[in-house]
Amino acid sequence: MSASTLTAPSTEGASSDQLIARIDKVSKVFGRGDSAHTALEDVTLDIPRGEIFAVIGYSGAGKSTLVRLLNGLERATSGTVTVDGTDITALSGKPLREVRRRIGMVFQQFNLMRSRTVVGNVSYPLELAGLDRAEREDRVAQLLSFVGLLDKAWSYPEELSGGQKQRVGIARALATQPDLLLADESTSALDPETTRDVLGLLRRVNEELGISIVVITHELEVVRSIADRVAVLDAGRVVETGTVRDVLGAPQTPTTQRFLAAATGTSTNETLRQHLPQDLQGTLVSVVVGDERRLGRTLSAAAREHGVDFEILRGGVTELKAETLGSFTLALTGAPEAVEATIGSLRGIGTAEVIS
Ligand SMILES: Nc1ncnc2c1ncn2[C@@H]1O[C@H](COP(=O)(O)OP(=O)(O)OP(=O)(O)O)[C@@H](O)[C@H]1O
Repeated sequence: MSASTLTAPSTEGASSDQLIARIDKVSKVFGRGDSAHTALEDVTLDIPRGEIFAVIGYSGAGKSTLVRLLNGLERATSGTVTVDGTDITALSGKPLREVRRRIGMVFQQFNLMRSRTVVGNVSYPLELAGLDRAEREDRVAQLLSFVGLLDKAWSYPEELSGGQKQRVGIARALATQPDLLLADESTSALDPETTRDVLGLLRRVNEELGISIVVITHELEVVRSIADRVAVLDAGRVVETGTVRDVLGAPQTPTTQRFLAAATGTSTNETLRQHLPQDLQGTLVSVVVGDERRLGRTLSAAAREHGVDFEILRGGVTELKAETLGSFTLALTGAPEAVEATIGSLRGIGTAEVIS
């Protein structure tokens, strides 16, 4: 198995070479007439090669429909879906099967064959691809070593834990050396510790094998810990997209704020407004910083230099893939120019938004 590490490219002005997939103005309508239901509406996403791209949304947002369009199981009502430079919207039969062979799938419920051992499950796609026995054995051994399951080679799925089953699912998805891995709620059936294990493995797949991954999830934890970029899906529309840092650092929509509030145990701006102490004075500011110690230093300096008082009302630190993100709500009191100057200093170390 060849190992290579790719760096995250920018998508600005990206050519199809830099994109593993592109979803362009895609709508998907199920049914007709009165029973017509729009599952996806005017969705456009550029998915960079070599990255982990997350799509997050609540139940019914259209996540599964998006996966089925990306792997060619479903056809868009309008718009185009391009995978690895090929527009798959118009393909069917053999050409579509060939594109699909370059896409690996990891499922929430693992989808393993109960009558086959671990080796038998991982070997199955290689049998379909026509590899001879020696080649299959060699490749299956490499895959099981990669996912850390050599000692379970001859076990049956029912003898494995959920996390081990998902490792088999990942090894099977990698068997045909895909360029793109689609992980559909791949940790939703697992406990938090096993989730971290499986996410760690997906990260290795991306970093060590250079395989682009799209993870579909309703858990912000998944986005935070492994994704480079994220798209937030709400009622069939992309409401926010960008790097995880930008989207989580300054969530623009109530949907993203709800995900973040639930994951960090903090409040959305809306609920914060409702629960403010009646006697609270000052200007409310929502601040997001990469280094929370700089926040303390900046506020102390503002108190000294401008005579501004501050109170930290809510807040917490979230760990992302490669950095931390501190998100706090402050009340600043003092002369208007002093408060303004303090907000200016806060903007020098992160983002600062006046709530009220
Ligand atoms: N084959 C279908 N026929 C009719 N409506 C469908 C079909 N597939 C999905 N839908 C509808 O499209 C919308 C989006 O469904 P989808 O399964 O893509 O959402 P989801 O975000 O994956 O939700 P969940 O996490 O609950 O699976 C839902 O309202 C669903 O009822």
